[in-house]
Amino acid sequence: MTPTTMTFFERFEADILAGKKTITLRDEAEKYYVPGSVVTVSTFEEGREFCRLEILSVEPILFDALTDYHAEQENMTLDELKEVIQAIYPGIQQLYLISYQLKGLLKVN
Ligand SMILES: CC(=O)Nc1ccn([C@@H]2O[C@H](CO)[C@@H](O)[C@H]2O)c(=O)n1
Repeated sequence: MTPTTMTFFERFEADILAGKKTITLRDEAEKYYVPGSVVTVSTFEEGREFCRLEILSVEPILFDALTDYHAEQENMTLDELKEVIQAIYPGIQQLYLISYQLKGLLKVN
């Protein structure tokens, strides 16, 4: 089944909403997103919904193959990006690059 939700750490919310972070790198548990589908996005910490994203592509990529170009799309330096990934997924090699575009904001209460 096509996943319809995605979570992000809330420290990335502002960059996503500003269009400064246009990809995410996930492990194999999240490789099932489908290009063209729209997912509801919430914070990992509190489950607060903050936007919808259209999935544009999902591609396997190795940790060692990450470049400045990927980091730029995360609004980070490559060193920062690698540190973040190692903190979330210690020792990981196989990642999945998910690119997305903002579909619109959800109403707040
Ligand atoms: C909350 C949750 O379930 N998982 C993740 C996993 C990753 N990420 C971000 O994706 C990029 C590359 O990994 C970096 O910007 C990460 O911080 C995230 O926000 N949330």
